Amino acid sequence: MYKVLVSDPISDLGIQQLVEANDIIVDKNPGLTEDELVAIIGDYDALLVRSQTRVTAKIMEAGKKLKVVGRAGVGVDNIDLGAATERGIIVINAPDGNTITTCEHTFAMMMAVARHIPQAYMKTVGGTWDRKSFVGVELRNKTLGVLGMGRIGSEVAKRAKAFGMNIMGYDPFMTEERAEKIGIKLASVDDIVRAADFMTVHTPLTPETRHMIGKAQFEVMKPGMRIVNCARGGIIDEIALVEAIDQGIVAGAAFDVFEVEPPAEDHPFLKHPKIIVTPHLGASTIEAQENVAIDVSEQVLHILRNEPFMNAVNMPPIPANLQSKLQPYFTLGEKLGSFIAQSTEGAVQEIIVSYSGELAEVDTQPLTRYIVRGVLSHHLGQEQVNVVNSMHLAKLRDVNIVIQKSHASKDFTNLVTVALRTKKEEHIVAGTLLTGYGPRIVQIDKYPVDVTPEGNLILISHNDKPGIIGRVGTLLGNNDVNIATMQVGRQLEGGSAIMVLRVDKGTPKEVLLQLTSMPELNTAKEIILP
Ligand SMILES: NC(=O)C1=CN([C@@H]2O[C@H](COP(=O)(O)OP(=O)(O)OC[C@H]3O[C@@H](n4cnc5c(N)ncnc54)[C@H](O)[C@@H]3O)[C@@H](O)[C@H]2O)C=CC1
Ligand SMILES: O=C(O)CCC(=O)C(=O)O
Repeated sequence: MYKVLVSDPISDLGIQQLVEANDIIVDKNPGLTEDELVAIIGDYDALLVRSQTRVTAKIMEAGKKLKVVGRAGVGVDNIDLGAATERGIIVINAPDGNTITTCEHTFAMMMAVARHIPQAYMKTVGGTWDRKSFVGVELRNKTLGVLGMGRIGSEVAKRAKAFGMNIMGYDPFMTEERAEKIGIKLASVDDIVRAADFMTVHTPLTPETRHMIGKAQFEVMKPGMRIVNCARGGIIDEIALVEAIDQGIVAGAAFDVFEVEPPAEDHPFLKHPKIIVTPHLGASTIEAQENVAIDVSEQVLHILRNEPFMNAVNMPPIPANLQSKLQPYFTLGEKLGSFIAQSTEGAVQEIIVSYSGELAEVDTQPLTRYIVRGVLSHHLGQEQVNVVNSMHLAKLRDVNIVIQKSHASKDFTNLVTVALRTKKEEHIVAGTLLTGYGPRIVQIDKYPVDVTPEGNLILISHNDKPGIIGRVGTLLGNNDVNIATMQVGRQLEGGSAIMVLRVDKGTPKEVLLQLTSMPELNTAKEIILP
């Protein structure tokens, strides 16, 4: 049974699939403090949050069983990603489910600031019929600057065109071709600031975007601009904005987000007649909350069940076409890593992975993570290492990872070779997927073999002498170790050779010692593959 803690208000319908899963127990416990979370998180395999819960390093440290933190929404700035990665906790978000809702909120804010709707409402319900103070402006024929042309920014631009606005957009990933295709003008921040009548920001908050609109931009801004922020507090410098409004540069602003949420009671936005605010409601519609909760619950289920998943924030995404190519190799890669770690003695210094055949033509980074996981988990424990933290843990331990690619693969469509160099020795294992047969180890050091990488194996290196196979069989039989399959590899008759035996259960240490005391036998190692 896996336990999932939901620590923010998340749509019931959205998490229904978790509640109904017979291998999952869901506890809903919103509004906990950090200390309260620390006290209980140790029981849980997954944590589901929106933006209120701050998932700190302390919480993750206490979450000994925690495998995944799911964010029902886009921004993950409430989650300590570094701490999650260090501990191998996968962080996923639901990037698509609230795009339209947030775009529509942006529009609501833009129209509200253009027509003073909140201010007019307050006066009207207060008993004053004032039609003079609230003369607004049209959107038609105005220029809208969109900073951040991702999911939400692009939808905003699309709708703004329908309102007859001219759009200037800035995004470091935006090309002239794409701008032309969606009918906007690609511009710099500076151009937008100088030319736009309305400006809306849709970037994440990063060191680069923090205060990207500040004093310097207000100084050159087109007078009368109206500004909307439904992305993240801090992209626009709040203090500089208030000054710019008071100086008559900015005509009005509409903010859904704040540098600190909730804002302090004396925050200058809250009493300013030209600033309208909402309490981070961008994603708050029934539809969006269902969408994001459904998306994130689905991925949490996949992760807990060890199935392929999407939308991990702390590891690079695997494109769908690549996922289908690489997925079959993940298990093989991890087994090769585990095999080589168990067969090589000494402190790991270097892992050299060679991809040949078709694999040499694709981005194999995701597969490398599995191989490194296989190597490290032998030393650090299966629970400690996963594909999120395997590369990070290797780096922390100064393990050098070398990737080699060769398009030619002599005997196989694809071949994955893993060499492990330690202070003491170096060994190699290579594997492939055989159509209709599954994963196979096809080479150990210089010896060609054909071994199914599973179960309890004994890897023996010996001198190729008549009778040795029989003597090994007899010794194991006398010790009640039953041999299921056996593979022998050698290069030259009478030279050095290896034997790989699959046995039905674990081999006691003293039996391995007895094997190595046989004169023709050099080493005998037990290798256990899941
Ligand atoms: N108010 C609310 O409730 C909600 C807020 N958001 C926030 O809205 C923002 C946008 O979300 P999405 O469109 O889904 O994200 P996205 O990832 O699709 O788009 C963000 C875009 O910003 C661009 N960008 C990054 N640095 C930039 C820079 N220095 N200058 C210009 N562009 C830059 C990126 O290239 C990307 O295209 C995020 O901050 C997200 O957290 C999202 C949903 C709800
Ligand atoms: O959960 C929420 O309502 C906040 C949404 C948000 O800011 C986001 O998805 O980035």
